[in-house]
This record gives sequence, C-alpha cells and structure tokens, in this order.
Amino acid sequence: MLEATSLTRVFGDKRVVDAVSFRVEPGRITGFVGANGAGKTTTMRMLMGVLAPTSGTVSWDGEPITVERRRTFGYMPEERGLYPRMKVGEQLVYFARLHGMSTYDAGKRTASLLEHFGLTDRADDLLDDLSLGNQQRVQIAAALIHRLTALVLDEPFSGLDPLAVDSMTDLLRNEAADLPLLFSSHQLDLVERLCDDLIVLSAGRVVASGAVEELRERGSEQYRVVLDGEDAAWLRDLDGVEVSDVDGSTALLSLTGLPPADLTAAVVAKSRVLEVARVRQPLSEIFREVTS
Ligand SMILES: Nc1ncnc2c1ncn2[C@@H]1O[C@H](COP(=O)(O)OP(=O)(O)OP(=O)(O)O)[C@@H](O)[C@H]1O
Repeated sequence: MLEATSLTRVFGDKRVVDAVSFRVEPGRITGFVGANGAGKTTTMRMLMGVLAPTSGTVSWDGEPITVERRRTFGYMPEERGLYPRMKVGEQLVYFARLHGMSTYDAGKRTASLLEHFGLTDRADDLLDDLSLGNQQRVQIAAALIHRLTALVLDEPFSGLDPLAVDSMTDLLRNEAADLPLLFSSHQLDLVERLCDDLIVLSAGRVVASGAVEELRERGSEQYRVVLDGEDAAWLRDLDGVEVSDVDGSTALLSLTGLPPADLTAAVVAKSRVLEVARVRQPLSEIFREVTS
C-alpha cells in the first residue's frame, strides 16, 4: 500500500500542498481530483520522489519508501517524457531495457502493448509523426512497460478519444488488478466510472476522501418525482419536503422531515404518479459541494 502522510510543499511563501494524507490501496483504483492548481501534480511528484517534500512522508507497506521501490512504479508525469524523434517501438524497448528487462522480454512486452493500443503498424514511425492521442497511448505504454508494483498517472486520459479511453481502461483494470493505482483527472464522469476510491484536493488540502460509494451516500439525498402529466409544482406545498426544481410534471426534492418510506404514499394520495426514485448524486455534485 502506498501512503502519504502530512505531505507538505511550500514554494516561496505559498503552501501549495498542505498536510496531505491519503492511502492508495492495492487492487483499488484511486482517482485524484481537484481544480486547476489544487496541487495534484505537486503531490504526485512528491510521491514519485521527483520533488522533495517540505515536510511529511511517503511510505510503502508502512515503511519509508525507497528509491528501489519507486523504480518499480509506473509513472506518467505531467510533462510527458518521450523522445519525439525516436521510433515508437524502439523507445518502448529502450525504456524496458532501462528497467532491466532482457532484449527478448522488452520486445515481447512492447509488441503486446502496441497491439493492445492498436499501434502495431506504427512501431517504426517516429513519435512526432503520431497524432497527439496516439502519442498519449505510447506514453501510457511507456508507464506500463516494466514489471510494476504501483501506478501513478498524471492526467492519463487527457486528449484520448472515447475508444482509446475504453482500451486504456481495460488495460489498467488488467495491469493494475492487484496494484495500488492513483490517477489524476479533470474528467469526473470517467473518474466516476473507473474509480473505487477518491481523493479530492482543494487549495492544497484534502477536502474529501474515501470510497466513491460512501462519498455518494454522505451527500445530500435527493428524489425525483414524475407525475402523470400533471404540473408537479404542488409538491412545494407538501409537508416535510423541500423542492429544489420543478420541470413540468417532474420535481426534484429532498426530504426535510418526511420519512423516505412515506414519500410515495404522500404523493400518490394527491396525484397519479409515474415515478418516485432516489437520485444518485453525481460525482460532479459532490465535487462542487466539497470544493466550494
Ligand atoms: N516549481 C514550482 N514553483 C512555484 N510554484 C509552483 C511550482 N510547481 C507548482 N507550483 C504551483 O503550485 C500550485 C499547484 O500546482 P499543481 O500543478 O500541483 O496543481 P494541479 O492540481 O496539478 O493543477 P492542474 O490540474 O492544473 O494540473 C500552482 O499554483 C502552481 O503554480
């Protein structure tokens, strides 16, 4: 398990990362979200040892992390680190060799990753000649090239088309099935689809963290009521509920006193009803609540 404890980084007089603590558990995909400038990249760089913390620690299985351990992490930095004028296949083999793989294994691994990303026929092209999305795929392949014990990926999905996102998602689920995997993203719909756990950073601090499901449960609970053609505005007069939105025969409300089990009966007593449903709070809503 990868763990940050009270990680802090000060630049000048600015506390960019402020006492950030979290765990990235093996076998769970952890999303790292926060507005621009919240401190995600800075935190990930400290996790990887690319940047020294002002204070705080990074540990692996309860022990201070070592250079050797970090070498076994797959890391995709924000500043992508590939060689633009080198052939795609050659550079993947090169990175694999840097990680100590034999020429044979490096070639095999490269071929398999290129195939997964649909890039087999681009192996002999220069990186620069690929579209940005394809360059991104090669970058991901580079992060996955060696035998991994953890993955730390900074914005791995940015610039990928939906198909590439899907194949990347599959690959991560396979490759990281037993590993701690942390990735940052601004695409909340994707984070919602992919993540087991979530860390929300705001102005350098963790403002929410935990299992995505639990965070949703903690959020304000809402219900959608759809009447059979009738205007739903009358629900505003119903005791024990607070209506936040009415659109024709549909109302969105939260319960301020009425027990959930009584909601349907209370509405049915006055109207014909098509639907009463609990609304799962989207991640974007949780994000807005904890960062505002
Ligand atoms: N080397 C540095 N020197 C001074 N300030 C820095 C340095 N690196 C980062 N910062 C500042 O730290 C803050 C956090 O930046 P960081 O890149 O970690 O945020 P982020 O959450 O990754 O943002 P984004 O989502 O835009 O990538 C920003 O205000 C940034 O300007």
